[in-house]
Amino acid sequence: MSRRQADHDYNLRSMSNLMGERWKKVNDGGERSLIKAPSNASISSQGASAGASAAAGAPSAPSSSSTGDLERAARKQFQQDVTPGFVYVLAIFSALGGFLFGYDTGVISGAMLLLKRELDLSALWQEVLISSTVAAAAFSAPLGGFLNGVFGRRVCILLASFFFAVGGIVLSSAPGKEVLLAGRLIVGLGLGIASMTVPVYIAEASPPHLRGQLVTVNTLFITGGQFTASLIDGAFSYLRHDGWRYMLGLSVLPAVLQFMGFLFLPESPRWLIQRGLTQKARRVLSQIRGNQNIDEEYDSIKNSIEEEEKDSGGDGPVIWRMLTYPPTRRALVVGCGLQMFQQLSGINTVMYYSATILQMSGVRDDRLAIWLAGLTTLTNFLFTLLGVWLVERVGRRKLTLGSIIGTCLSLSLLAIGFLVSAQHSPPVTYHPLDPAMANSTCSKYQVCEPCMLDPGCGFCYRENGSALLTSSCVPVNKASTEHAAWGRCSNSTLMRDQTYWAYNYCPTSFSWLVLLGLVLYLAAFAPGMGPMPWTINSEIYPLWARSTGNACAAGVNWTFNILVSLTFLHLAQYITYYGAFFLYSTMALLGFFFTYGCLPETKSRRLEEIEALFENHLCSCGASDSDEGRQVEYIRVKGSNYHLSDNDASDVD
Ligand SMILES: O[C@H]1[C@H](O)[C@@H](O)[C@H](O)[C@@H](O)[C@H]1O
Repeated sequence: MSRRQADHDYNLRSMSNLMGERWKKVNDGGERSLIKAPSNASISSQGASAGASAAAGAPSAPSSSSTGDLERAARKQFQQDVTPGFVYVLAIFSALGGFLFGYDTGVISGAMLLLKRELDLSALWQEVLISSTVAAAAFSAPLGGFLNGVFGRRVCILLASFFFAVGGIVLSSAPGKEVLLAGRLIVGLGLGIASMTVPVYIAEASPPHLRGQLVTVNTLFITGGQFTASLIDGAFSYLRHDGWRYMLGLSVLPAVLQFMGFLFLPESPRWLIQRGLTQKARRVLSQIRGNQNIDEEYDSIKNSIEEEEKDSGGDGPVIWRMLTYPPTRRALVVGCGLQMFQQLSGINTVMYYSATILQMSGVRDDRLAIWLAGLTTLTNFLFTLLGVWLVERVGRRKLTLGSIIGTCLSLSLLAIGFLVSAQHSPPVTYHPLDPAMANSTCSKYQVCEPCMLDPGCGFCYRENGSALLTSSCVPVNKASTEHAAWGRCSNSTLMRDQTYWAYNYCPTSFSWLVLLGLVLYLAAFAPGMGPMPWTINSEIYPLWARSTGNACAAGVNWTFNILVSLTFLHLAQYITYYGAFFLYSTMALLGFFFTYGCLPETKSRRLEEIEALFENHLCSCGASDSDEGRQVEYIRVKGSNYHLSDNDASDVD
């Protein structure tokens, strides 16, 4: 396969500026020689040695000690050349889509605390308003694949930011719950499109050595959006009246900023070449590659598109062609599998229910719980930053594997925390008579745990210092889960000092174990399992299948997101909290085996070469990943691609 061949080819065109001489290496079927080259010649080779150069009688090559310096200088020079600031501008404006993803999914939990009081929302309406956005995203992400193919990445990002802005305006001015629902659906449409387009756009515009980092910045923006949302939630929770309008409406600002930016930012050069808009593509490539020669990159994209068209063969819808062509079918399984395991390892139960988990650790004040939930989102954000730093250093595969094993262990710790808490669940000491004489199941519970897990009941208790005095299990108020239906926990004035209503937690002295598990979970998940599924999906499909592949994978992500977050409370009801977290931990373990067997390393490879990694049987990727020990690194030399193999340092001679 010609792309494979290209893996081992390189040229040294502009090394001459650093070496004072132009050298070229020739691979003559195993025998290597180093000869003085005409000024702009470029010939490929697999490696050369100083001995070989001497044997060839070439003018004296730089000594091996200076080789290291040259290599370092060359690397520095290449990276300076290769990274014009424009790529960063482009990545940051695109990643505003990630910010809005995080903000809009995160802000609703705090807004809901105010909304449910002001609009008197039933539990069903609360659930509908929260999940409608994710459901709309699950629908629009696959649709985004089609739109991307037809209209390009830029138009899709413009469309997504338009939806975000309009949705934000509708939400902040909503007169009632029906309009709120419409606003949440509009925002969801933007979310789905942005979540699949932005990583693709950034990946297609980035130089290979920065691609992982720049695409991961998008997830950094997602977690940054979630963190900002928790700060805004905390700040506006003091504004009891209309505070939610500001919370939901503030997203208009980044949306408008992104829209304005993308009026001026260019289309992806790869998409332009695919559509035959070659002159425009050349212009964009020159713009984003700064002072480099773009000829080789342009030719390589063009050739691979032609080759891909031959390879993928056949007509029919792209998804059909992807499924019938083994390398793309395997890539699709890997991409969707990673997104599925990301969600199955429970990130969004932790993100959406962190306030509840914190309440379990003894934080009883709503507002304090909102602020502390900000710590969870901050941890997620900070550790995603670690992922941005690690992705080009350790590679995607190792990062994902390390992260998922940590996720699995910390989920087990969380589960153990819940288990120990459940085993030491405080007893129900007092069984008051229902004033209406209604037959409530709540009165039959003898300890807090099953009472708390029953959605119809809550635990009402008095505390003196850390000692529990009287406690009872009573029905919840149907209109608001914040109070009991009757008795001393039925309204705030009756709840004298030291009397608490625990609807979804039990007082426990083992909360530190849960908190430790929570922090370790985020520290393990955020650098790898959070960003890598998005990053890897943006790189593993050939151009003709890229938008469809990403659309499917993003659709899988949103579908499992809604599945896991909506079922969490029901799951806890049937198999308890610790059962739920043991289940997520088992999912993470399965995810580990899947990743170990099926995910090849894509680090530093050009997008056009990655398809070749999926030519082997599925789930032999790990074993056949020949680059594991070889560490190939691409350095672009004024538009040419140059491989530095760490095991063959003399390549630079
Ligand atoms: O990668 C992101 C990120 O980790 C978020 O924190 C999470 O809420 C999303 O669902 C996930 O897709």
